[in-house]
Parts: sequence; structure tokens; C-alpha cells
Amino acid sequence: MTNITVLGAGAWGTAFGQVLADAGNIVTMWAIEPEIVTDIHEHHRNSYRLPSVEQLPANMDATGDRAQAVANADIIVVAIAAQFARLALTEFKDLIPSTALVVSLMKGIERTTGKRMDEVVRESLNLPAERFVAISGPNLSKQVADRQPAATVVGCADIANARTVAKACETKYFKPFVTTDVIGLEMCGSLKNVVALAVGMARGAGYGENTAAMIETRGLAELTALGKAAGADPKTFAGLAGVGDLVATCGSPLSRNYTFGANLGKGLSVEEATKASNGVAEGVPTTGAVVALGRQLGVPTPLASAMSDVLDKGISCADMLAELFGGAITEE
Ligand SMILES: NC(=O)C1=CN([C@@H]2O[C@H](COP(=O)(O)OP(=O)(O)OC[C@H]3O[C@@H](n4cnc5c(N)ncnc54)[C@H](O)[C@@H]3O)[C@@H](O)[C@H]2O)C=CC1
Ligand SMILES: O=C(CO)COP(=O)(O)O
Repeated sequence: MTNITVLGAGAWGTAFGQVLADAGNIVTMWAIEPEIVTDIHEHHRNSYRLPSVEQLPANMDATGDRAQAVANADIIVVAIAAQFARLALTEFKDLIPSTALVVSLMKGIERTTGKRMDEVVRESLNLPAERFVAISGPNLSKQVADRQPAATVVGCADIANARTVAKACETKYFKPFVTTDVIGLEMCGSLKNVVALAVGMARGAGYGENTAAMIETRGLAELTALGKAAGADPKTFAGLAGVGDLVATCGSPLSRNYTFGANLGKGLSVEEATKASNGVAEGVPTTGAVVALGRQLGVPTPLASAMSDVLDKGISCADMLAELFGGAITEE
């Protein structure tokens, strides 16, 4: 019997907790919101962040007590909004068992430091690489919570530990693959959100499939070039975590990033789109971090730069696309 603790009971933390419970583990959710802890503990529901699920599994409970949450955990899963991960994890630093594996579900880059979540989690918890695991793939939370068939990628520097976590989250409807390319998973997960913002914006402004496909494909090229420069395996970008997640996120109104972009395209301001968002749209703070990372690595980031001008200067969708078209004619 594996004891697994999930830190953060947002939409994905809760849906993934259900996957882990369906796979036969004992699952403890920890959340900073007392009302969510009570809802899960007393009613087996998370009506705040995942209202579509009427009854969470019986082997899934919740606590608001940090020490109690992680004391017996074999695996600790982190599903906290990326910009708050460091702050939240620091409180757990002296509490987590010395043998526990720590899994990140987060898809973002820390705005203040430009660091990926593998770096943030490892620094915050003083964790060696072989105990850090990343999970990334086309996993819209509501569809996973509905138990629709889906797959994901589980990455760890130590492939045996990736397999341990993959086994712990394998169910009839959820299929994990394994890799050692942690950097690739982190880069795919974070950067596809920036692409989804741009695709959503174009769709919201009324543009069709050609425009969307152009942004997705140029976005994939940008994401691959940055990822390679950061040390990722290019193969990862053609897989589930790369193309797969781009297709899912850029094509679904269930995506908060796509929807945030669509609202901008319809004319809402960044503040209005933030208010309308049903959960964290990680691409918003990550966009600026991607531009900075591109500069640091010497990789052009035309799409992230154009989206950054949307978010920071309020340029229109037409101007964002004009900026994308602005460079010299190059080989594809
Ligand atoms: N929803 C989805 O379909 C998927 C989301 N992800 C990623 O998983 C991560 C979490 O996403 P969701 O659960 O969907 O987001 P959400 O917006 O539903 O929840 C965010 C969570 O972060 C927590 N949080 C924020 N600040 C905190 C703090 N200072 N201390 C403790 N907790 C804090 C909130 O309490 C909440 O539980 C994000 O990085 C997202 O990109 C990855 C795959 C799928
Ligand atoms: O990462 C996701 C699907 O794989 C979810 O995307 P959003 O964070 O945009 O909702």
C-alpha cells in the first residue's frame, strides 16, 4: 500500500488525487484553504475547484495540517500555482520524509528567477535530482476527472523512480509513459501555456484554423529551440508532453490559458481576463520569464515576445500577429 500526499487541492491536484486513489493508493490531500479541506474530508467533494466530481473515492482524505499531511508519505505530489510553489514548499522543508519521492505537476517558470519547477522544488526542499519527478502531458483536469482515457509522461533522472511513480498513477483510463528528460517535460509544460494564450487570443478575435495552426506550429518550433538550448532531448517535444499537450491545450475551452487568451481576443483587459479566469493561467506570469530565458540562452522568442507585449503593453491581437510576421524571411 503506497501512501501518497498531494499538496494543493486545485482542479488538477484533486483530479490527479482521484487517479492515484483509483490506482489503489491511500491519498491525503493538503490544501491551504480550510473550506476545501473540510469539503474533501467531510463530504468527499471539492465543490470549489472540481465541482464536476460528485463523489471522490473513499481512499482519499484531506488535512490542513502540514506535518500530519506528509509524515507517512512515500510519494509527495506538488500541485500548487507555480509562482507560489517556493513559498509553499519552504514550509514543508523540514517535514518531508528523507526517502520520499517528490513529484511536480506544475507547468510554469518562476517569474522572479526564471527557474523551472524542477529547480524551484529541488532548491526549496533541498532535494537530490534522483528524488524529483516531473509529470506532464495532455491532461485537462476535468476530462481526467471524468475518467476519459488519457496519457501522460513521468520523468526522473533515475528511471527506476520514474517507473515507481508511473506505476502508482496507472489506471484503466490513465496511461503513464516514462523518460529521464525532466528538463524537456518542464519546458514543454510551461511553454505550451504561452502558445495557448496566443492561440486563444487569435480564436477570440475571430481568426480561424490557419492562424491557430500557424501559431501552434511556430510555437512548437520556439519551444523546441529553447528546450534544446536548456538541455532537453528534442524527442520530448514531438511526444505527449510537447505536441500532445499543445493540441489539447490550444484546442480546448477547458484550458484556462486558452480561455484567458480568448477573453483578451474578445477585448477584455488583462485585469478583466484575470478576474474571469477559473483557476490559475500559468502562461501569464510565465510569458515574461520565457522572454528572459530566451535572451539568457541566446534563442529568439518571437511568439513569447509578442505575447509579452500583449500582457504588458496591451497591444491588440492584430498587432501581436503583425509582430510575429515582422522578422526577416528565414528557412522554416
Ligand atoms: N488543470 C489542469 O488541467 C492542469 C494543470 N496543471 C498544472 O498544475 C498546477 C496546478 O493547477 P490547478 O490545480 O489546475 O490550479 P488551480 O488554480 O485550480 O489551483 C491552484 C492551487 O494552488 C494553490 N496555491 C496557490 N497559492 C498557494 C500558496 N501560497 N500556498 C499553498 N497553496 C497555494 C491553491 O490553493 C490551489 O490549490 C498548475 O501549475 C497547472 O499548470 C497541469 C496539468 C493539467
Ligand atoms: O495543462 C493543461 C492540460 O494539459 C491544462 O491547461 P490550463 O492550465 O491552461 O487549464
